[in-house]
Amino acid sequence: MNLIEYPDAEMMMMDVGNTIAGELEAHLLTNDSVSFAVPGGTTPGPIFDVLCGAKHIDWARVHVMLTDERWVPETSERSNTRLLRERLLIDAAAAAIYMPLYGGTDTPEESLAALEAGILDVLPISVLLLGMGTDMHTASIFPGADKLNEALHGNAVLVPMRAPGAPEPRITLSAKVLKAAMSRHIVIIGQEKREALNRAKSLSPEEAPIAALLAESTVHWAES
Ligand SMILES: O=C1O[C@H](COP(=O)(O)O)[C@@H](O)[C@H](O)[C@H]1O
Repeated sequence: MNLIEYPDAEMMMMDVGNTIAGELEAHLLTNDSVSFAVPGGTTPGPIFDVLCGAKHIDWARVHVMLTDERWVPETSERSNTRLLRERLLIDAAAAAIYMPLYGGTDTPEESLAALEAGILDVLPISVLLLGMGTDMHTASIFPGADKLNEALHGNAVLVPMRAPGAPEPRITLSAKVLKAAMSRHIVIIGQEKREALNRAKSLSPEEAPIAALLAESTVHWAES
């Protein structure tokens, strides 16, 4: 794991946004299209603000997907898709091809096959951005989740997930798909998450799912 510490979050978001923009451009030089997977939650918005205006990226050749989705409609404040539509898929990045992780059915299981079929075509992920919760979950791979073993060790692309720490059902890319990404960034803010990251290094992925993704990742951290 490569850890980069920043003087403040604003500088970090700018730097991570520019680094990812450079990586997407580099992949586009040698590939017809690339895939870019991003987290939802409270952290990545400012990175999306940097990226969405990057006019030098040929967004029409970029497949954008979430690392995980909360099973709620886009009208919900908790929808990760909503965050993406408001902060990333606008301006120059409006031309990107969006690969949804929400199917509008009552349960994620009912939409699983259709969502998986869409995503399979654009794997492996070219550039992956991950977040992390203070409970050391990443994407929607939570400690104590009902399908934790399948998400960490199985061959599935997508796993429906229910967990004590998650107020609604989820759908998540599996650890296998996340680990296969060609480049991987983890972005975290604050002392509490920094301490969680340090704890995760000596825990199993079952106890701290982020531990499964630390090797070969660049972790970006700012205190505030
Ligand atoms: O629920 C989620 O949580 C994690 C971390 O979110 P944050 O608000 O603490 O940044 C996020 O990475 C994931 O995509 C999201 O669904």
